[in-house]
Amino acid sequence: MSTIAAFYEGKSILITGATGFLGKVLMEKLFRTCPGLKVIYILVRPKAGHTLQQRVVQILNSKLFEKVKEVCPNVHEKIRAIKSDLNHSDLAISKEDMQELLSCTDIIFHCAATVRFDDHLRHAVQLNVIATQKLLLMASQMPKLKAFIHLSTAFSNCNLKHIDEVVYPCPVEPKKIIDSMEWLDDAIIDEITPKLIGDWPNTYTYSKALGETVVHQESGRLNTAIVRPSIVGATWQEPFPGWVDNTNGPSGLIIATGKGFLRGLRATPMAVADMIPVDTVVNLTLAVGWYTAVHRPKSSLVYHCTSGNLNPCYWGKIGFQVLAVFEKVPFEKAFRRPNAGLTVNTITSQYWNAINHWAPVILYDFYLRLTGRKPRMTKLMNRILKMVSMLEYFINRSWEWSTDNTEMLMSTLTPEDQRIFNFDVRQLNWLDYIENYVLGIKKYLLKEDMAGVPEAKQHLKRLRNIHYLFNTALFLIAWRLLIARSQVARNVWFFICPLYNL
Ligand SMILES: CCCCCCCCCCCCCCCCCCCCCC(=O)SCCNC(=O)CCNC(=O)[C@H](O)C(C)(C)COP(=O)(O)OP(=O)(O)OC[C@H]1O[C@@H](n2cnc3c(N)ncnc32)[C@H](O)[C@@H]1OP(=O)(O)O
Ligand SMILES: NC(=O)C1=CN([C@@H]2O[C@H](COP(=O)(O)OP(=O)(O)OC[C@H]3O[C@@H](n4cnc5c(N)ncnc54)[C@H](OP(=O)(O)O)[C@@H]3O)[C@@H](O)[C@H]2O)C=CC1
Repeated sequence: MSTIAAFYEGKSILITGATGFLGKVLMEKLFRTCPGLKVIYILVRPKAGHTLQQRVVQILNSKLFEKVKEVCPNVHEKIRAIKSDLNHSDLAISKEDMQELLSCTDIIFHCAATVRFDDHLRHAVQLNVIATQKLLLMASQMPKLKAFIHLSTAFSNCNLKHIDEVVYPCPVEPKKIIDSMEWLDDAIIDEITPKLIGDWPNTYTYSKALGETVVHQESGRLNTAIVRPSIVGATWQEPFPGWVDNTNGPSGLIIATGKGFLRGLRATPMAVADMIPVDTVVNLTLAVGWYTAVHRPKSSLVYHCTSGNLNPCYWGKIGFQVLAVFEKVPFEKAFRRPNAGLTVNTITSQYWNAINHWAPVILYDFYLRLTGRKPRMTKLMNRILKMVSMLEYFINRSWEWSTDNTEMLMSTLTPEDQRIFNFDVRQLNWLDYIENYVLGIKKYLLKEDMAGVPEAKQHLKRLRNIHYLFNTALFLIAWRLLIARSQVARNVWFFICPLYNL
């Protein structure tokens, strides 16, 4: 039997962020490969009018959990949703629930976070730093606790070029930042945010760096480890390829390109696209949980879950493959034909924005207005270009992450565990992965049926014809104007016309 699966037998596991992209895949893998585990506690808040139970049922009824239900039919009994809001000063956990968590928990996987790049610093610190601190405090009161695994990001030190598997000191002590958040008002925080975050590109990466420091500071008292994934993408293999359920990271840009809105990006084609499949991150995280609990390393270890140094891929190659998949399997009801380019030139990118992004949506909104409908395209384009501007930082640079701890862990696993909890990204074929990723976005995120592909292709043909018609009309208008104004153009025209009559 797998050593790692055997370790999780009979264990009570606490997961935060279990309703998120990564948390769901983590839960799925645990239930599927370690059905002997005792219980998974998940900290959940009611959201969008759904109670905790409704949220859990929704997750368990999703396609992602289909295999789990076969392997672990009593999965409903093994999952225990605990009401909690990590924004709350005491995490809003009831006394009875807290008692149960404190006395039963064996392992904690802390995945919850705000991953928005534009979050207000107060909120980012509240969730990514203060809530982490509160959880660590809780963890320190758990007599059975064997390991606290913290999910961070490989970009928590993106202000550096080469990043080792260590926690780097923050320019300002997290405690000072936390204290200042208590008495500064929002307007002042807004004003000092650029100075505080310094050469970090956003409040997300900055607050994740602070979060790591608070984990590191507790590592003398607790058995902790930090996992740092890079850009997390759809599943590679498990439970099936291509599963994804949110528009973060590459997914949003792929949708915007496939639907024909995004026609160009300011991106460096030869910059390393350090993506990592979500199931790879989960496999490493579970292996880290086992290793930290069983081997109890002398110091707290950081594990990079990145692809760039072992199996690099580049944004240019990814862009071409994404477009190639759209040729075969287009998204439905595209606004324009998917056709995008990458440029490092700011002027070209601004030209593309004007001609390829703004002009068509302004024209279309004008048409909607004329036909008595509500214009909506400019708003959508605003959102897309805002998303692009936030992601540009990450698609125009390359980083080097050392992976010594991750490789050490890989070599410690038995061959069976290396297979079941595979996080060897060298085996990944990028072209196949990207193809499945795009198809996954179509099926699981956009909920488009593959039966609709012929109609989607037909729609693209119509768009192409409209495009040709529009360009011809534009050319003729320009030509007429030129003829009216220029003698040379008139001479050329009269020279060509007799040739037609020959
Ligand atoms: C050669 C050819 C070329 C071809 C080109 C081919 C293309 C392929 C190339 C691929 C290059 C990839 C580069 C990736 C780099 C990733 C780097 C990550 C690094 C860090 C990794 C981490 O460590 S960290 C996790 C990542 N963290 C995020 O990645 C959060 C970002 N994000 C936000 O910070 C907020 O999102 C932000 C943006 C403020 C907006 O904020 P905002 O308020 O304007 O809008 P919201 O996001 O709130 O979205 C409001 C509603 O719009 C929905 N929606 C949003 N986008 C949508 C969409 N595109 N299509 C449909 N629907 C969409 C959404 O689902 C909501 O729907 P609902 O309301 O129903 O929930
Ligand atoms: N996705 C990526 O590309 C990367 C992610 N990471 C890290 O991985 C971890 C998971 O990310 P991911 O799954 O993508 O993020 P998601 O945004 O999909 O999930 C975030 C989770 O945190 C929960 N959460 C947020 N606020 C609260 C709150 N106040 N109280 C309780 N729970 C809350 C969310 O719950 P709810 O459903 O209620 O909103 C959700 O379950 C994060 O720590 C992130 O920093 C690291 C690198 C890249």
